This record gives sequence, C-alpha cells and structure tokens, in this order.
Amino acid sequence: MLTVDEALQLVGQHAAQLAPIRIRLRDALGLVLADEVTSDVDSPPYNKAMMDGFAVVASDRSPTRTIIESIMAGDVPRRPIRPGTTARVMTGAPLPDGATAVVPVEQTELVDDRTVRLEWIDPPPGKHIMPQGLSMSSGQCIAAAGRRIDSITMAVLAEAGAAVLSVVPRPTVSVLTTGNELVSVDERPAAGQIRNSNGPLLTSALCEGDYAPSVLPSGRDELDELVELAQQGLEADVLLVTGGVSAGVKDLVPAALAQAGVQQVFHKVALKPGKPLWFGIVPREHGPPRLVFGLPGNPVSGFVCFHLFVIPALAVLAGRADSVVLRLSKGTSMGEFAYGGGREMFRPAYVDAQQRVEIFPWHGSADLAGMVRANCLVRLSETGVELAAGDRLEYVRLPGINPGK
Ligand SMILES: Nc1nc2c(c(=O)[nH]1)N[C@H]1C(S)=C(S)[C@@H](COP(=O)(O)OP(=O)(O)OC[C@H]3O[C@@H](n4cnc5c(N)ncnc54)[C@H](O)[C@@H]3O)O[C@H]1N2
Ligand code: MOO
Repeated sequence: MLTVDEALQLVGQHAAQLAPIRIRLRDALGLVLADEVTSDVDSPPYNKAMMDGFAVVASDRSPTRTIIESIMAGDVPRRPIRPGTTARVMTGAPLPDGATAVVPVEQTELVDDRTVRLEWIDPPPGKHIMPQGLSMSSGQCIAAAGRRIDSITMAVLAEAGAAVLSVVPRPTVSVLTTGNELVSVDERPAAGQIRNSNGPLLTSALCEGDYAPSVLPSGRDELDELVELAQQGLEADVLLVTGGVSAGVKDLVPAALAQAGVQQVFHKVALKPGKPLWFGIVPREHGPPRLVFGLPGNPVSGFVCFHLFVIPALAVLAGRADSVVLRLSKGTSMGEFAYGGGREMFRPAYVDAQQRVEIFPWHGSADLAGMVRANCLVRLSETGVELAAGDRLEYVRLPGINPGK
C-alpha cells in the first residue's frame, strides 16, 4: 500500500495552478495575483500636508505671517509661499510651491482673518509633510505575482488603479455524498438510516478554506445513478465523492467513476483513519486535469483525507502553494499516549497556544462527536509511538477550527 508521502507525491504530479482569468478588483479578495501589478500614480501624488495648520517656509523666522489662501484636501494651490506669508492647509491638502513645513494649528494664534502668529517659528524642513511618491511611485511594482489578495493588498491595489486584474481563479469543487442509508438533517432517521454529516462537513470545510463548493444531490448505491451524478460533478475542477470506496458489495464508487471517464491514479493509502482513499484524474485539453477524490464514508476518515490531500491540492490549483505538501508543525505532548503502529496515523487532537498537544479520548473513524474539540491532527508513526508528557511531536493544524481564545 502507498505511504502518505507517496500518495501526496502522486496527487502533486497532477495538481497544477489553474489558468489565470481577468476580474474586477472588488471580486478579487482571497485570490492570488497571476501577474505583478504596477502603480499608475505616485502616492502621495503631491507633497501632502499631514496636519491641519499653516504651510510655511521652514527657514523663515518671522513670528507673524500673512495668510494668502486656504487649501483643503481636493483643492489645487494657486500661489507660492514666500517668507512672511503662509497658507492655511488641511490634512491631506497639496502643499503650495515654496512651502517646506507645516505648523499645526494648535501652535498658532489668529490675529485677524489675514494674519496668524506662530508659536513655533523654527519647524525643521519637511515637518508634517509627506513628500510626493514616498509611499509608491508611478510604474513601481506594488504587488508581486503569487501574492494572495487580503484586505491590505486590496486597498493598495485600489490606490494603484488596478481596476481589473489577472488572478488565479478559485477552483470549483463539487461534493457528492453516497449511501442508501443517508437522510438529511431535516429528517428523523428510520430504521437502518443515519443523517448525512459528510455533506455539511465537507461543504463547510471548503468554505473555511475560502473555496466555493457546489453540492450535488446525495447518491444512492446504484451504479447508473452514481455515474450520472459523477458526470455532473465533473463540471467542476475538483470532485469530492464520499462513501462507497472500500470493499463492500455496494462500494460502487470506483466503478462509477471509471464509467464516468475518471482515470484511477491510486486506491488505498497506509493511513489511519482514511485507508480506502481513492484518487483519479480527468485530463483536459487546456489546463491541468480535473481531480477526483473518493473519500472514505466514515466522517472522520473523510475529514482526515480532506485535510491531508484535498486542501494541499486545492492550494496548488488556486496558486496558494507551489507543491502538494503537508504543513507539519512541531509541538509537545501534554500527557502520555501510546500508539501500537500499523498504518501512519493522523489522530484528532487539541493544540494550545504554547504548541502543547492534548490527545484526548476518541473512538475512531465514525466518532465525529468525539473530535468536536479537535483543532489539529497529530502524526503518529506507523512503527508505533510511546509518548510521555513533554515529548516532541508533529501535527497538521486544522485552519479555522477551534482556534482557542
Ligand atoms: N473488508 C473491508 N472493509 C472495510 C475496509 C477494508 O479495507 N476492507 N475499510 C474500512 C475502512 S478503513 C473504512 S474508513 C470504511 C470506508 O468505507 P467506504 O468508504 O466504503 O464508506 P461506506 O461503506 O459507504 O461507509 C462507511 C461508514 O460511513 C458512513 N457514512 C457514509 N457516508 C456518510 C455520510 N455522508 N454521512 C455520515 N456517515 C456516512 C456509513 O454509514 C458507514 O457507517 O470501510 C471499512 N470497511
Ligand atoms: O481507516 Mo478507516 O479510514 O478506519 O476509518
């Protein structure tokens, strides 16, 4: 059976960044820039007053000055400042020629409408002035390709005039749950039935990762129905199917995916929980292949596979990462814990702000409620582990989940 690392490498061989698209800035939050962006303006566009006050010639020492005009933000100065004169300026206003400092209004006293007395006659040159182009200059690269557009980047791009941008699109992801036993949250399960938790689990985990899922109707364990639903799901860049991938007589998902034109890359990984993971591709003429993950039906198994394989693959498609890798963090064990080994295990646990990891009781791959406190998956070696309090360990963080206070 493949190891987790080998399986990740195979996913990585097929996951590649999606072709760039052009979109308006207001739709770009969370996306990755495909090209660098340069500014079409200087910022500030002029020497700018940074205080409400009076624009002066810094070397002028006269205690009173004649006010020759008032300049608000948005105005254009009309007259230069010379020794003995000043202009009233508001924060953000362009400074008139000749002005080399601003004396704040608190350090002045009006004598009459046209005259002001300065309590501070020797401001250093440049005081309370932001020179033109100090923040950025026209033609300068202000955001490199590969940058994720967060709120700060959004604002800088707006200032730089980047109304339309080239970005890596958000991958589209279809979610298909399967199983005759499944009913929705609105229903009371009849004999033999359970509620569908994988659907809400994956769609909300996709939203937490800033991916937009589309949910297909849950499929019954009938080959034709699964083939049709899989075909619908293959309109997306990535199709996630849950259930029906192990060895039962109704585990029809691999056959249904093959009939829908998906080429299997691997089936089964030496991973606990998550052994039956299935992965395949549909090549496309333009751009990287569509990726298809057959996730195990047991909710925690599917969730673990989602975080170990699907999230790293989506990050590559979305341009957020260069390769499909696990982001392992280092921490210490809060208490004793023994794992007998077998398959490499990624066990739900809680990590605190000091990177201390609590491995709490949990009843295996169908115990969703037992991992409600989890915010990470602790890696436990296939050769077995005996942890004492304070021992070092590695874990994968579950972003957005139980961040702690
Ligand atoms: N003979 C073998 N049996 C099993 C093996 C194996 O290798 N040989 N693998 C076991 C492991 S490990 C897992 S994990 C499960 C995975 O099974 P499937 O992916 O085929 O999933 P199902 O059989 O359809 O369901 C398993 C379990 O999960 C529940 N389920 C399914 N979908 C949902 C859903 N949307 N929401 C909530 N719960 C769901 C389902 O009712 C079953 O209880 O196979 C082992 N067996
Ligand atoms: O390995 Mo399965 O994934 O136990 O639940």
